[in-house]
Amino acid sequence: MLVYIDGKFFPENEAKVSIFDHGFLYGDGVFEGIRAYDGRVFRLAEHVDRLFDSAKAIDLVPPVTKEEMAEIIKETLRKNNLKNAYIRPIISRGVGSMGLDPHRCPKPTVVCAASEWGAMYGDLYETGLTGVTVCVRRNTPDSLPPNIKSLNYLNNILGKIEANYKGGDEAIFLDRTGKLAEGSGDNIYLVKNGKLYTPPTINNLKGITRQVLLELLDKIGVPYEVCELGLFDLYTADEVMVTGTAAEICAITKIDGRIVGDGKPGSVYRKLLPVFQEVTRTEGDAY
Ligand SMILES: Cc1ncc(COP(=O)(O)O)c(CNc2cccc(C(=O)O)c2)c1O
Repeated sequence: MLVYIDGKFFPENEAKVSIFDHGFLYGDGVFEGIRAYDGRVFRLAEHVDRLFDSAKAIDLVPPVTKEEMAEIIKETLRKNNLKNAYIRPIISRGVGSMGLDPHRCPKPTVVCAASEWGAMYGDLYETGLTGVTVCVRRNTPDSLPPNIKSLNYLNNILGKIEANYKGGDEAIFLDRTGKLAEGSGDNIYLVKNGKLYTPPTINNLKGITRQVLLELLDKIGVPYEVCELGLFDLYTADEVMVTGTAAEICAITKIDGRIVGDGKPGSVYRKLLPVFQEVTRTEGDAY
């Protein structure tokens, strides 16, 4: 695999950044997770916009324009001859002396890697995931806003560690007030009496797949509401599902030992999946 680093492509075994890069030293940087389907990058502009919003939120001025970033992403896919891929663009604060002041870093680092990527959860799309709520709370908006897709994923990873030892496929986070937030790497939705519900994005990442799903609901005639939700809503839902660029759309059929609905992916999920697959396989920027 060839990896882009600051204007050049390197074989993956030579793709190195300095240990004095503050992205490595302090997690001081931002990233995106993007997919390409059949030679088209899905929602490229939206991902680049979010990457630049995340950078703005941490007062990091990217050394490339949005157009240049989009071209780097497409060039990385072309160089690796990838048609179906997961793409990881990263912009870090860059190399600087020890000490966390960003002023120590004169120039941000830009990286882009991509690899062949299929279905994240394999055959669990058929059976549904097992979700477990975790004690770790999602970052609060006034500490490290969950809307920033930063290189600081330890909050998410701590939840994932807890889900692993509890035997869950996915961690379900509440926020510090006990309201439903999201999964470790995906947004979450409930269905009750034919209507879909999802939390506002104050306590979760503004998911691009979430945006696609909400657009598709209008298409398939399923009403939805963005509102605060809690454990009771989670435990009494007829359906639960998660979305993310990596996860795509996946049902959760068991939560904290409780069977969701009849224990199988529900009717709204089954209506959504084919239209989501249609959109991801027909839209996008060719490269
Ligand atoms: C915390 C979080 N919430 C929601 C999403 C879904 O957002 P999009 O619909 O825009 O992708 C994400 C993104 N999901 C994500 C990002 C990076 C890596 C992995 C992984 O599982 O390796 C997952 C995420 O990291």
